[in-house]
Amino acid sequence: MAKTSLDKSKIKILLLEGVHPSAVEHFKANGYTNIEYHAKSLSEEALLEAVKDAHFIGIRSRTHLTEAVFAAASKLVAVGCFCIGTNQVDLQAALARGIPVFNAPYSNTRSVAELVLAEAIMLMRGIPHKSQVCHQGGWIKSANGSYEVRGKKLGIIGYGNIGSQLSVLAESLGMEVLYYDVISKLPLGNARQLDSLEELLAISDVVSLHVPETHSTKWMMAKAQISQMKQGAHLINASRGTVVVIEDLAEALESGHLAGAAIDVFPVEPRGNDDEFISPLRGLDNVILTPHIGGSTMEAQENIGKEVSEKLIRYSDNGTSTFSVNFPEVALPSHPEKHRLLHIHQNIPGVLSEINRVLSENGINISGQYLQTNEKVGYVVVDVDKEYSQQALEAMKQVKGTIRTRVLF
Ligand SMILES: NC(=O)C1=CN([C@@H]2O[C@H](COP(=O)(O)OP(=O)(O)OC[C@H]3O[C@@H](n4cnc5c(N)ncnc54)[C@H](O)[C@@H]3O)[C@@H](O)[C@H]2O)C=CC1
Ligand SMILES: O=C(O)CCC(=O)C(=O)O
Repeated sequence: MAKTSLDKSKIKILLLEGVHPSAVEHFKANGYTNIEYHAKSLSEEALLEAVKDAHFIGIRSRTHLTEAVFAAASKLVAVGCFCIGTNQVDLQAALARGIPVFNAPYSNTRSVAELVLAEAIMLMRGIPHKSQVCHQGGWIKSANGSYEVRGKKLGIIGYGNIGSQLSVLAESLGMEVLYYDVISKLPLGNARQLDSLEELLAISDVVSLHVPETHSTKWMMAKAQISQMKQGAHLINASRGTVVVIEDLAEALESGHLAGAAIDVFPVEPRGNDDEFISPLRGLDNVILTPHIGGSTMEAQENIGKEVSEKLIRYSDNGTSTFSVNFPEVALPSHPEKHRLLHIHQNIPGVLSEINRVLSENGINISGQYLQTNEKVGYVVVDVDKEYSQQALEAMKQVKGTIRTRVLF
């Protein structure tokens, strides 16, 4: 089993929001036994306390890792987002402290695409309302306002991993797929990229959002955009709650401008399953409301648990940082019979030559060296003969611009 700088039993892994047990199993199988597991997210105060002695933190979409949280987490080595979105993490605050953030960019994409397609069908058939009426003892056996999705236009905003899978699934049902993206994307099947959001909104029968939360997507569907949608169209949002102005959507649904909506994500979401869900969409019978479960299937969660824990373990055991979303990516071989020195520094000129100078002056024999930088941070990994590692580490710590160092025995 690979060795780390600390005895593995002393490395604290803090897992929040009920990440799948596959992650816990994977950590344990790799010697990490000090695991603090929480089934839901913590209050701000409890989070600040719990991160104090954590070396690794695993979260989902609910926990916000802010500057204040990073400032309190003085031992933190890396963060794992057991989901796709990383908007809940202050990535720059993490980077400034030399902390890589990892996520699972693919594992739940199919689950979201399947749910959205099912919702498109349910909405086009007016099922939310009909189902509620049945539950109350009523009976609306009528074709009025019910349509097949075949031949209808699906407008996808954000043609990434989820949007493009949805595109393929929807075409298999005979839908005509149009999409809008800020970058040119290869269309799959017969889908067509449109040049403007306005055009997509004006002609789509169903509009589905699959963008990340960024400055450009924040409140991108507000009153003006919703009113550009076709009379009687449907809106689906399983991306982020800040993409749609929920009050404006509620108004369009109440007025009958939109025939229906399916919403999985909300500007404010309950912290856990025991907290009340509050939204202006509650009680609207043409709306499918789901509790941010687009990616919550057994298949997706199990795979995410394995994928993200594996990335954290690899970084802890071996220093490999590939697929980090904020950190220079270095893929490293194993280091048998060597000690591995990890040096994270500000990306300023001369750091590498300074590292090499101090190592050479300390009589250290370098057997392998790896470097990667991004705009702000550099990551140098040096494999050295065992007996010199402590001396080498001390020398490297003195180099100007050093953010943090670690040694893997
Ligand atoms: N409801 C749920 O449980 C889940 C929600 N998500 C959300 O879905 C989002 C999308 O996921 P993926 O498809 O995997 O991401 P992705 O990164 O593969 O695709 C996002 C696409 O949006 C495009 N985009 C960015 N800004 C845009 C803008 N202003 N206008 C139009 N297009 C824009 C990008 O160019 C990219 O093609 C995630 O960022 C996450 O927030 C992801 C998984 C589960
Ligand atoms: O499963 C979750 O908690 C969040 C899913 C999600 O929104 C994501 O993967 O970005």
